[in-house]
Amino acid sequence: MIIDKLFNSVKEKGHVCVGLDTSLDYIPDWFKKRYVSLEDLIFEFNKVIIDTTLDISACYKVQIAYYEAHGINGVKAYKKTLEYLRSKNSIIIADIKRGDIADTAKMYARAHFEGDFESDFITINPYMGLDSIEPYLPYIENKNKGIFTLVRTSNKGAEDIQYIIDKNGKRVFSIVAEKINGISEKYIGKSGYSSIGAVVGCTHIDEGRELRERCEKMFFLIPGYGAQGGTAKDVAILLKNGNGGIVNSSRGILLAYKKYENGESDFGKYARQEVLKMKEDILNAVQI
Ligand SMILES: O=C(O)c1cc(=O)[nH]c(=O)n1[C@@H]1O[C@H](COP(=O)(O)O)[C@@H](O)[C@H]1O
Repeated sequence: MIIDKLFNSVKEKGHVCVGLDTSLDYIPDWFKKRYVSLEDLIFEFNKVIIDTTLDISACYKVQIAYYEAHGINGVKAYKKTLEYLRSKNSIIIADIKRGDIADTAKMYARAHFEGDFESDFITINPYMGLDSIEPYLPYIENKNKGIFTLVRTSNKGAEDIQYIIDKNGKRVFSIVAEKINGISEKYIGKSGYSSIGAVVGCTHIDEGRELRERCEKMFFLIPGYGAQGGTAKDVAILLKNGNGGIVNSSRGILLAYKKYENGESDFGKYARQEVLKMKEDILNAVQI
């Protein structure tokens, strides 16, 4: 199962998931001048980041909005980025946060688990209901694919809906976790984890503790590290025996070069430094 590949990748390379949220604003001017087409510019920037971080990153999360925003040329850069990652045998999480139902969801599954935009995992928003998950299950069962479903997100607004308490005193995110956990149990790999994982931000420690205990076999995609304020100590709570989760950082890695004088001249080197720092930071926190 694909989750076993991710588990082994974490074991071998550490917990870092590089977020390719490639905004044009993040690309240094000298690099922009080298490319005429937007497709080449975005892809070549990503290629530098991938080449300099590949051996120390568990996987890559490509946030589709940053590509869709540029229309057809952005989407071509998205496709090229996925193809390049695949050629390097790297694990791809397509951050598409889809959440529709029935035949529409089947089309999303086909769009992102096959063909031009094929990826290994996709992010799903389950708040429309469990029938929004079902169309992805055949791919998980038969095609070595996986999903990460939003459970407890990292943003401030998570509290607006995910924290609403039902008549039994349970919070919405907790109910969602329970339901997804139930489905996930049918798709457990050799690693002991399910190919249905959960997105759990590292910005709220107490809820993290509860979720880690209750969703024992769910692998966590953990956003919120770095730019959003989450620390390695917060992340460690969401891991289990040193594995069980990947930690995403997007701006923290792509913009690492800004912390250094003339850093833009070698943005790949600083991205690598940041990944190494993050990887060690998390490994140290896990060992405490
Ligand atoms: O699903 C996600 O990846 C996600 C969930 C969440 O709760 N919070 C969150 O920030 N994300 C994504 O994680 C990335 C965070 O980026 P940085 O804050 O720049 O590291 C973005 O691509 C967000 O869309």
